[in-house]
Formats: sequence, structure tokens, C-alpha cells
Amino acid sequence: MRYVVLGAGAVGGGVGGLLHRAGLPITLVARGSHLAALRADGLRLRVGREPERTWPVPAVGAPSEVDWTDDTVVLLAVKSQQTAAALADLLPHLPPEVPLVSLQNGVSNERTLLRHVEHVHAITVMMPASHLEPGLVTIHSAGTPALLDIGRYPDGLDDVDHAVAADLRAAGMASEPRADIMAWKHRKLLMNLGNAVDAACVPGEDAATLVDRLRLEGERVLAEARIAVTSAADDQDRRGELLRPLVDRDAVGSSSWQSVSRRTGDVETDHLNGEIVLLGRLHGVPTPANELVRRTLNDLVRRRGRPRTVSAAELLRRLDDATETHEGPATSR
Ligand SMILES: NC(=O)C1=CN([C@@H]2O[C@H](COP(=O)(O)OP(=O)(O)OC[C@H]3O[C@@H](n4cnc5c(N)ncnc54)[C@H](OP(=O)(O)O)[C@@H]3O)[C@@H](O)[C@H]2O)C=CC1
Ligand SMILES: CC(C)(CO)C(=O)C(=O)O
Repeated sequence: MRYVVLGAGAVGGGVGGLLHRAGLPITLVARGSHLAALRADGLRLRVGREPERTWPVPAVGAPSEVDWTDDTVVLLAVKSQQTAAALADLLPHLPPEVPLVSLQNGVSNERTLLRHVEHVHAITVMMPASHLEPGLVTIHSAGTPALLDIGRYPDGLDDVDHAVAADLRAAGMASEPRADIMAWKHRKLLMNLGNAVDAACVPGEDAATLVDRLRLEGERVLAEARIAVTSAADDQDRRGELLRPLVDRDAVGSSSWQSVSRRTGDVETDHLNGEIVLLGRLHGVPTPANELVRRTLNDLVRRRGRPRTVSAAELLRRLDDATETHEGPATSR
């Protein structure tokens, strides 16, 4: 199996670097100053407590430059808001039988991919990683570097799932094929509802309370929509302490925090909090907290604000005021 990783940042660069390190044939598709650094010096990869090493991973600037073969698998690792543009670059060059694997958070990408490609697979990405300067990717777990279970979208398993999982394991990551992979990705979605608060808000108790509200809304919406979600207990069992301990993580936030810090000009919240808002609208469940946080983070990005500068207490106040306006003061209820 050959791999093409489209989007060579924290996750794509990290997984691609580990596959390359294990001797598997892989090409990174990157762009801008990151591509220039990869071509000039190679991929600088930090894994847990290991010393940084530089790997000469083949890197190209576009799917048109890939030497495509039928035994290739594409790992898509751009942020969800970048998927449509990445697909537009990819599709004219992609052989029809080549499977596309979403190595992304959220649950919106797979459906988008299936519109264009017959063989779509999903990975639940548990991999605390960062990419904050061109050429450099850091994997923060000093335990197992990543936990990447895989299955076919919308469900089921085939030989590709088994082969990719085996290659990921050969490269030191944890990966099992799972026929119900989207149930696992919906559980992960609930966790990622907190990314926007991590990116936008001053950390503290109020931020934690706000994240709880986002997740409560998310749980309600997914239940009302009758979407299968892996239980929190099963998710916890699967993770255990695999991705621990974390190193050099304190100064680095979630993937959404990284987008704001790098001033990429876009952020994934419409596909994380926005997924809950969308489902809420479809199923008649109010989702004011996810909507407020989604709007707040998009606004921060638009005005090129700094991460972690919005008051979570103020957002909670606005949510409570809106509830009182709709339902009357708490005393009269
Ligand atoms: N970082 C983490 O710890 C984790 C991230 N995830 C998920 O993984 C996915 C990827 O996130 P992450 O790795 O953090 O994101 P990054 O921004 O670090 O990496 C994405 C990379 O793709 C590049 N890119 C975007 N569009 C294209 C294109 N058309 N052609 C070539 N390159 C392109 C970006 O370039 P540019 O910088 O120029 O935009 C960037 O280098 C997301 O869904 C995220 O939620 C999941 C678990 C953990
Ligand atoms: C779980 C977490 C926070 C790991 O870094 C993540 O998925 C992300 O950063 O998007």
C-alpha cells in the first residue's frame, strides 16, 4: 500500500512522518512556506520525549504532482473547512478506485467525500499534535503517539481498513478496524465541541462551565436525532492511558487554538459546534450555546484576534439573559 497525505500539518505531518519512519511509501501534499521547508530540509518531527529528527519525506505541492498508482490510499488531513478546496485540487487526478480516508475531526467530511468517491473511510483521530512553524510537527504523547481506529463510511469494514490499520500499527500507532466507526467519531465530536472555547476564551472555571453546556446540548441533539454514539465509558476504555503522558503540551492548545495562533484566517468550528447547531435546527432542539460559541470564534478569526481573549463569563451571562428573555425570570418559572 502506498500513501498520499493531503494536508501535512499536525496530524497529516505526524502520521505521514511516522509511516515514513517505518519505511512505508508515502508522499506529503503540502503548500506555502511549509512545503518550501519540507523540500529544503525535510520534515522535522518531534515524538514524545524522543530527540527531534529530520526525515526526507517526499513532498509535492499539488495532487497533480503525485505519481498515482492503483494501490494508493489517500489520507485527507486538512481542516474540515478546507476539505472542499482540497477535493477540488484532488479529484481531477484521483484514480477512481483509490480509497479516501478522512483523518479529521468532526463528522461532516465523510459525507462530502462520498459524493465524489466510492470508497470512503473514516478514522477517529486521537493524537495530540501541533504544527506551529513551517517544517516542524510535534506529537505530544510520550506513550502511544496516536490512536487511529478506522472503518468504512457509513459503516462496515473491508480489506483497506485492515491493511491501513496494520500499517499504522507497524508504524507504532494504535489502530483497530471498527464497523461502527461513525459512532466513535460522534463521541469524539462531543469532545471537540470544547475546541472553540479553548481557542477563543480565557481559560478557567467559566470556560469549563461553558464547555459542559456545549456538550450537554450536543448529547441532547444527537439523542434527539437518533444518531448512534459510542458510550463515554467505552470511549474511555479504548483510550485508557494510551496517549499519556503528554510532553510540551502546556503551551499548545487544541487544533482550533493552533489555527487562531497561526492566524490561518479560518477555523473548524462550523464543522464541530456547527454540526450540533445544524442537527438542532433539523430536529427542533435549541442549541444556543453552540451557536454563540461558533459565532464568537468566527468573529475572533475574522478580526484576526488573539486566542484565549474572550470572557467565558460574559458568554455565559449572554446565554442566561437570552434564556430569561425567552422564558421569563427564573423566579416566575
Ligand atoms: N492537531 C491536533 O492535535 C488534532 C487535530 N485533529 C484534526 O485533524 C485535522 C487536521 O488538523 P491539523 O493537522 O491540526 O491541521 P493543520 O492546520 O495543522 O494541518 C492542515 C494542513 O493542511 C494544509 N492544507 C490545507 N488545504 C490544503 C490544500 N488544498 N493543499 C495542501 N495542503 C493544504 C494546511 O496548510 P495551511 O497551514 O497553509 O492552511 C496545513 O498545513 C482536523 O480535522 C483536526 O480537527 C484531530 C485530533 C488532534
Ligand atoms: C482532543 C484534541 C484536543 C487533541 O489535541 C483534539 O482533537 C484537537 O486538538 O482537535
